[in-house]
Amino acid sequence: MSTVDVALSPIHIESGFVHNINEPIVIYLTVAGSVIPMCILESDSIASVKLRIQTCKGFLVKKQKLVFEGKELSRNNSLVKDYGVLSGDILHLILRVSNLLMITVETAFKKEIKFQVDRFRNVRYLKQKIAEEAKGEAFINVSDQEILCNGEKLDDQRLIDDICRNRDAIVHLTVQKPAQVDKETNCEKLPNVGYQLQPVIVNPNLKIPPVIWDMLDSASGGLKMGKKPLRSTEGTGGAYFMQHPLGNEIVAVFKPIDEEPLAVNNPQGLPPSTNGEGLKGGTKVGEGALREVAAYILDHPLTGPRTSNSEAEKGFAGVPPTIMVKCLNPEFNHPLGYVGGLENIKVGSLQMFVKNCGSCEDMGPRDFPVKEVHKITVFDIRTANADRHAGNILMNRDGGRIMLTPIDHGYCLPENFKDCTFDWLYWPQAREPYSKQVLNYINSLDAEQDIALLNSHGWNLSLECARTLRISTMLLKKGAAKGLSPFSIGQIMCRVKVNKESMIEKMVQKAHHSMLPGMSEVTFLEIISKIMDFELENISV
Ligand SMILES: Nc1ncnc2c1ncn2[C@@H]1O[C@H](COP(=O)(O)OP(=O)(O)OP(=O)(O)O)[C@@H](O)[C@H]1O
Repeated sequence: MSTVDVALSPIHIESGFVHNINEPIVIYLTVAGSVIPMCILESDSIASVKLRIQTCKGFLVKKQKLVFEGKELSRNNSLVKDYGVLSGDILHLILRVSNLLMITVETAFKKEIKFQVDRFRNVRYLKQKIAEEAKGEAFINVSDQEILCNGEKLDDQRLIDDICRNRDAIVHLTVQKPAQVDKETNCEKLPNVGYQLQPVIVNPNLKIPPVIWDMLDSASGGLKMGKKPLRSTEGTGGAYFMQHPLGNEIVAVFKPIDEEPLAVNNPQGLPPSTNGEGLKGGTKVGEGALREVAAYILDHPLTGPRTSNSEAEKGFAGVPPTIMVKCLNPEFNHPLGYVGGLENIKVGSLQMFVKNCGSCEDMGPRDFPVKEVHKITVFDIRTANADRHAGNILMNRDGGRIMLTPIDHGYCLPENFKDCTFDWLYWPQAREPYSKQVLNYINSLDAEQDIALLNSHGWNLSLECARTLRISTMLLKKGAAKGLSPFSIGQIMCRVKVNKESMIEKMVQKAHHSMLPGMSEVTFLEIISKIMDFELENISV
């Protein structure tokens, strides 16, 4: 660094020391069990640190998640110093590894074909790919193919992931014409693994909707048939894909509470939380599954909260059906060993698997229909979602139309608004006004009814979480009634910089300062309502 650089760089004077935030500092990155020292500047943004990691280590920026002292460094435009990272500190790097595997197929004629296959496709799908790729070869028909891996003949239903013990390895397969086999003696023996999957029922008066029973039946049937839960390579917590009894599709995603980020049995190696707080401010470790289930319960259909007549109806935002379950299986993370007893039973959320062609992270937002984006904005504002990044919105195509499905709601309804983040804020659709239909839906929302509904399902919201739901619903309703776009309302809830409070946080603080000892929650909400009206006056439509 030249003298001129030093003269121009910002300085902090603390107790006589001149602290230059443009001096390099060394931090340590832990990733997959190894520690990598790295030179950065305190004045670097999180985005530029991620870019450095990409340049030095080859991990794509959008696949990186950085965690420091139990908190995710999620705001890319904030600076390293804003998060309080100092020289010698340890940052945990979590990689969101793709589910795609490179497969190398070696044919009987020594021809090699390489292609990428989703690890959750089965061998039959692989045969179809080979038939497409190897036109003109003798094994063009799927039925003519026999695939061997390390000398073992692979059953059509077998998952690619199951074959690839070493998760990111290139797999060599041999394709040959099938020998005549005696079907009687060639039956596959089912592996003898323990299985058990049951819903957690807290209120026997509430009926489990048929759509959830179907999911439970399929996932439980899969376990009985020896189809192993497959741990997702993505995500900061343990998430397991539960297979259909035929092993040809995924039916649900199970997230055990003891494997959540910062929980004791987290399989990603994140150190356990020291104060019980989760990865996002205002959440607790071990409550992610409750929040996942709450998200489904609160996602009312357009006609209003589900009743016994409308229990199968899809929610307005389309949160996949989710329920709390108990499950026993050796494939889950059991660091203390697996004996198949009560101590190995895991409790967590089971969510219906939604077929998709990727997430919103995989393409620019331009072509997303306004209606699809708006339904998610309503849900996120209402629940003050602290984890709405584009990777948590699955994408699908119905004909030419793009459909969006929101997932991963383990950080909704936090106790405060500190970590609210909405990736959609910067999408063009968020600047469009809500339609009449959406406005009617927003108008029908009732936070008190929602709190009572969660209570009936066994989640007695803490005063702070209930307050979040009340204030968020209030803001959504007032903002929408005033004709504000999702962008204008969302902006009130999100911090622009990590250390700069959002408008909603300032409103809450102001209301706290106006409170006198002994005043009730109702009075607090009346005060907030008045402050909100005043602040919204100054926001133009
Ligand atoms: N209901 C679902 N249907 C289809 N895929 C799902 C569903 N829920 C989760 N997934 C997929 O499972 C994987 C792990 O999910 P999880 O939500 O834990 O990951 P994540 O979004 O990467 O998490 P995090 O934001 O904590 O890093 C992701 O690839 C996600 O797309």
